[in-house]
Amino acid sequence: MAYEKEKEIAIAAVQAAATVCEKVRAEMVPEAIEKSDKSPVTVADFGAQAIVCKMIKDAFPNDPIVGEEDADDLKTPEMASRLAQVTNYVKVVLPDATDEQIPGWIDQGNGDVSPRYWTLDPIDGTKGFLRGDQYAVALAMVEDGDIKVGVLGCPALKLGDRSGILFVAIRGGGAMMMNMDGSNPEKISVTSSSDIPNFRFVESVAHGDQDLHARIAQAAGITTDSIRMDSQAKYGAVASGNAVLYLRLPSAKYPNYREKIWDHAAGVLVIEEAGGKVTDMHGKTLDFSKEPRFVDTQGVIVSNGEIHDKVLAALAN
Ligand SMILES: Nc1ncnc2c1ncn2[C@@H]1O[C@H](COP(=O)(O)O)[C@@H](OP(=O)(O)O)[C@H]1O
Ligand SMILES: [Mg+2]
Ligand SMILES: [Mg+2]
Ligand SMILES: [Mg+2]
Repeated sequence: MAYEKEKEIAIAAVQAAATVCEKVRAEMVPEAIEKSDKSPVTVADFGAQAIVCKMIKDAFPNDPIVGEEDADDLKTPEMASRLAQVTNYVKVVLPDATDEQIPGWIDQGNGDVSPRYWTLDPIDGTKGFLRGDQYAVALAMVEDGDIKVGVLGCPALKLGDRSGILFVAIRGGGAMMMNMDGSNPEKISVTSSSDIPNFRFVESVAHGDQDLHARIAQAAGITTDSIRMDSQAKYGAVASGNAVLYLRLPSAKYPNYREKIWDHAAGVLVIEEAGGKVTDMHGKTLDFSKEPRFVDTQGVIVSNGEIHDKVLAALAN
């Protein structure tokens, strides 16, 4: 099948990063370091980005990586002990790593959107990670604006008998979910709107306009309360048929917020290959060919496909 090597390396990289994130959560109370935009980052975000960038660059040296984090905040002398913590955790999966190498590995994620590139969110849902809730390691490869490979590691996600779920999609090859170690793979697809127990919607804990979400979901016929969940685990919930809709509409506090490509790329492919649909709030396709932030679209609507037009119509009113 196409993109076999990309798939294999992406899975290995996400698994390695997720192992480290889980270890950080098990061994310490991860501390939030404040970034210049006031959002949090942790030792685990840095470690996960270092690991994934290193593994992707070893296999595909010419592919740029557009990652969320950069190492500037780790390079100052005051941060030496923090850097040492990052290195120690990276060593769990890459035993030869040194303090000198880590910032460079992280900064390999400072690439540009290009004809072929990878985009990485080392921890999507850092707030969820800090709270002990959901988070995801999200990695995707994009060619000519089209997402070809998407891997979403959700170590804390429980669905049915599974605990810790890896979602993997290849363009044209369908979407799968499996245990974090790759065992017990299963093809997934979105569910129909007549599946009453799963006719429900998911939304972020921290972001988006929850009042508007409730009104729009109701207009689309969903009468139950939302499930609130951090990270792209929400895409996994819809792709595996555990919900029919994920709403992410700009909140009144940040009406002009532009979504970032790494918060969506892997999830979008998983949904599309599971038979669902993703657009912005006006029905426009998300454009992965331009900038790290979507310039032409606002908000994100993810659905089983069946109810998509109804949701867009409700939003247009
Ligand atoms: N005002 C805002 N509106 C929508 N998303 C926002 C936002 N501010 C930050 N985000 C993004 O929301 C992501 C988390 O999504 P969710 O709330 O669904 O868990 C964050 O990813 P990180 O946690 O990787 O920084 C961040 O990029
Ligand atoms: Mg962040
Ligand atoms: Mg994110
Ligand atoms: Mg992140």
